[in-house]
Amino acid sequence: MITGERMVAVDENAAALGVPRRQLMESSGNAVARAVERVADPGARVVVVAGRGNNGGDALVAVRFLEDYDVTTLLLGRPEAIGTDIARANWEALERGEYDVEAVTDSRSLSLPDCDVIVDAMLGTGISGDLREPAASAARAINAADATVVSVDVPSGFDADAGEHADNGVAADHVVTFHDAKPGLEGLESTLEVADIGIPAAAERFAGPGDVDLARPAERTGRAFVIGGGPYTGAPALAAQAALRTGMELAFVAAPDTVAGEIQGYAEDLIVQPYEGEVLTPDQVEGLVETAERHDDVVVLGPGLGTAEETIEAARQFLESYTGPAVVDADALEVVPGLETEATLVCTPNRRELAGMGGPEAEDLRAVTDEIETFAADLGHVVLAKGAADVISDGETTRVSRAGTPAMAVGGTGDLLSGIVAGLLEHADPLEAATAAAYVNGHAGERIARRHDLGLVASDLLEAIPAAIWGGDDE
Ligand SMILES: NC(=O)C1=CN([C@@H]2O[C@H](COP(=O)(O)OP(=O)(O)OC[C@H]3O[C@@H](n4cnc5c(N)ncnc54)[C@H](O)[C@@H]3O)[C@@H](O)[C@H]2O)[C@H](O)CC1
Ligand SMILES: [K+]
Repeated sequence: MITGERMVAVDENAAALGVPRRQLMESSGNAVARAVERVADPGARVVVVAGRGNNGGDALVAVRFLEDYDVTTLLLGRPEAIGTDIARANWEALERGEYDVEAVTDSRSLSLPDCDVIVDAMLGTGISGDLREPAASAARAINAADATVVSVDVPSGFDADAGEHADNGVAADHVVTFHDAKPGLEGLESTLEVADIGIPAAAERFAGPGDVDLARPAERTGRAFVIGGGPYTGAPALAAQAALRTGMELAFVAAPDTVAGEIQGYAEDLIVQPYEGEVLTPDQVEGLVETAERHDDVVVLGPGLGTAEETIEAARQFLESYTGPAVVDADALEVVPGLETEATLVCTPNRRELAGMGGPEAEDLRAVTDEIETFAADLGHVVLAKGAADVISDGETTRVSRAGTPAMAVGGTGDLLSGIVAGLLEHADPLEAATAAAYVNGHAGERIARRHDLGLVASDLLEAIPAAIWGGDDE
């Protein structure tokens, strides 16, 4: 089962793996043609009703595989308004090939010729809201026709994210959906075929640009509250700056007053809030929870906290009473197993910390992805296990991020990652945010390693995070 928006991400990942959308469209179109062959004999009259997006594009491909049928293709709109290159290329192939094609520019003039089969390719996963004109009129005509209706990917009007069908949507007899079922499709009256269109399993397994698309912030928003520092001062500063570089509007750092000035000294952009003492202690917890609950959207607990017994106890008490989302990193991780909380936590252990939490031990985390999935399920939170490859799991779905470079095995890159996770948690579900964050961090490292190779330092990556999320040139 996959939602429409995840399908778009998988498409994008497939393209990055070298399987371009046009190739997927060719496979989709071929699957549609085979579905028509199953419901009608050669020579039968087929009318293709194509929209201006890739859903229409799939059917324009199908036409080329239906040479033994009497096919008329109606494009709803002007050819110049076709929304994607790959759909337009397939329209032009039909025009040049002198297929029977017609652009319907006035939906009032739409009259469907008598036919045996109608291919409904007006709208797929690109729909937003109920059917608008001209699709609405076309859907009425399709539903009124005495023909077998084969819908491409989803019946037009079906929302593949919400799993609901528009009241004025097409009533399909058969649906040929691609790659995986979409939620709610089984509940429709129509038969459902899930056609394999050659998307590599890796496009779902490995983090890719499609995952960044899903988690990319579209506005500057969110406040991070980094609770860190004490023995170490660089870690909380890196995590907080990374959160800002990921699009958050403010980043606060709560740290002992003995080091607060030092942390503020690293970056004007941070707002450092000192508390009494030299390390985090239980008597700070109530105030920190109250601040976090009232002012902040996400907490990053752990960078640089150190392992003093009272600090670990304070981290436990914080997580027992804080109810908002948090990224838990470094020395705070050990308190998560067995923790009673409803809060959304993303844990970012390295290999040693993962084993310390009771997770699997392994040189290469890719050898223990099932064990990490089981561990995440038992833990009840998302685990982003950091290694040469990162393994991300919520206990049901497990992803792998291969982005990054050996040069990133330097102190501080994990602190950055915790800040990036915090920034993306605002914009995607925890598994998606953690997967995208791992990919962004690795991608930023790759960009910097092109200049500094094994000499890169974590703070270099800060400037490359925006380019890894929004594109653009950080060179
Ligand atoms: N991996 C795959 O699953 C593949 C899927 N393919 C096909 O691509 C479509 C999705 O294509 P997309 O271009 O994103 O959108 P649509 O074709 O569904 O429609 C967009 C088009 O429709 C207009 N529109 C949006 N909402 C409405 C509305 N309520 N009423 C009327 N018109 C509307 C909008 O303006 C756009 O122009 C997917 O379903 C598959 O069929 C790929 O071809 C291959 C891989
Ligand atoms: K459709």
